[in-house]
Amino acid sequence: METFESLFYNNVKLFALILVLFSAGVLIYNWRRRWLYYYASKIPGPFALPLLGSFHLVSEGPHGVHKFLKNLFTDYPSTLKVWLGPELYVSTTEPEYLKLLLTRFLDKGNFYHLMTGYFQRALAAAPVKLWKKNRKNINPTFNITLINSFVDIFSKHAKVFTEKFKDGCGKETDDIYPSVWECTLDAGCETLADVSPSIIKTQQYLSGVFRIEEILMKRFFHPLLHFDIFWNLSPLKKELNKLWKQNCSCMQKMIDLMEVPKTTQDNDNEDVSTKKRFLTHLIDLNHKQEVPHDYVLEESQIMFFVGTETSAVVLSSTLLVLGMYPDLQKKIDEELYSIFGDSDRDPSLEDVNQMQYLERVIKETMRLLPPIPFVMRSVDENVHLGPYVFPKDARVIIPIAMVHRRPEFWPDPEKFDPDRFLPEEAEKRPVCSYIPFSYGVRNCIGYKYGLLSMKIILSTFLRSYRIKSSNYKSIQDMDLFIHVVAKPKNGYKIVIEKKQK
Ligand code: HEM
Repeated sequence: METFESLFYNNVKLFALILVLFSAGVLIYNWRRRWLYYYASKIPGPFALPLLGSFHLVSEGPHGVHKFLKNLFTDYPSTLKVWLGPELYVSTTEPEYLKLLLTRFLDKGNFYHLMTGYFQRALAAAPVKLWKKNRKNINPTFNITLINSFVDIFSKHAKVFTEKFKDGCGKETDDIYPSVWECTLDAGCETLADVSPSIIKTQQYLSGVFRIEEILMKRFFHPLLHFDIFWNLSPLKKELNKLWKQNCSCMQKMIDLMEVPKTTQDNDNEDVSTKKRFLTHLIDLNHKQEVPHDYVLEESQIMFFVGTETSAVVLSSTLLVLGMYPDLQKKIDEELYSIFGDSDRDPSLEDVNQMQYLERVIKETMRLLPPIPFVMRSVDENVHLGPYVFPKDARVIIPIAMVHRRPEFWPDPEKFDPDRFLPEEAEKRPVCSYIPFSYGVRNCIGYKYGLLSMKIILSTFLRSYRIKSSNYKSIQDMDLFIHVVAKPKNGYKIVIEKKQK
């Protein structure tokens, strides 16, 4: 029988052994990361607590992150670091450094590993090797000839959207965002998939996507939920799985409805890839066994999210901005009148190309309110950027919204001035001082599609209505939250009046 004394000494020995092993583990871990600490120490950044880093600064989660970034870049306007737990995040607003980072590094890193199980193969998140293959497959479905052929479809949905407001003149609208998103989603059904929008029960789809994004952001801002062991136990995961399945079945319905000729029926001499729409093309590749079915499902889900939501945010923001600054709308009216006169004909591609002032207003809106305020990259080697080194394994934040406010490139940055985008002004600025669609080969695949659709939807709406006011007095009044895309906390509400012919 063991005496109390020997039991005590054995336990002390065990405890000492665990302590030694744990300390050795910590030492080895830190020794391996010594260069990370070394290079990080040369980059300015806020105070970081041991283990937690500066997590306390993002304790408000998605609702505080915009303010957090703004404060951070006010204190460190050029290049900075921030520790979140044991992870080192580095960032810069220097266009020259951004150009190098966005050209050389295409991997988005394990920022997106939190989405694993949902969309790790889609373009927006795929690791580089897979991304290259997928982007090559999808690029032809975003060629400019195909996109330009969508003018009539965008115009049809723009008219449906415009009609919805005819009885609401003179009083404040409800949040217009769901109606705008419905419009871009309906247009997306016909342009990306060539199916009737009635396939998707729009409101149900939209609230599902909204909740999916909310849950993903909750996970991102909750350090414990980064660990699979806690995430797997969380009720949020259960809810996310259910919503994801619902969303999948929407897309599956779309795929089922699409009549795609089998490969054997294709004319081999015809370059079908330049003519087929996004989903038609993917289904065709699946029939040829070049891509698996579940990849088609995943890629189309994400394309519908990112493609329709970003445009909806920019459109809604532009409507708000027009309510804040009435002079802008006077100039847009003059431009539209010079193109259409009193006619209410649908726009042609030539008409859209003439909407230069409207395009500048949209660009200035995306400068001050970019729907995607930051993107991520990971660096797999040390990157020398002037006096700093972004060390291997650091996570790089590309702070789109903050680059757009650098006073060196944007004098009086908070002032809304569309003429910053006159060609002679734009050419004075360095590459990567304006990156709403990011930059380099991994930029936004849909930027031409987005610009065309937004010009058609806005011009159609503004030919019928004048925006008298919005629920904000200025852009500085707007407090944003980030659910993948950045939106104002108080929504988008405007007062419109019917235009007299
Ligand atoms: C209209 C406003 C839009 C804005 C401001 C915007 C912005 C962006 C940004 C910043 C990225 C991230 C790029 C990176 O990580 O470097 C991105 C990626 C992407 N966007 Fe857009 N986007 C818009 C519209 C669209 C549309 C209309 C579509 C499709 C119909 C689309 C499809 C995508 C896809 C698939 C990606 C992932 C690209 C890849 O990694 O290869 N976007 N977008």
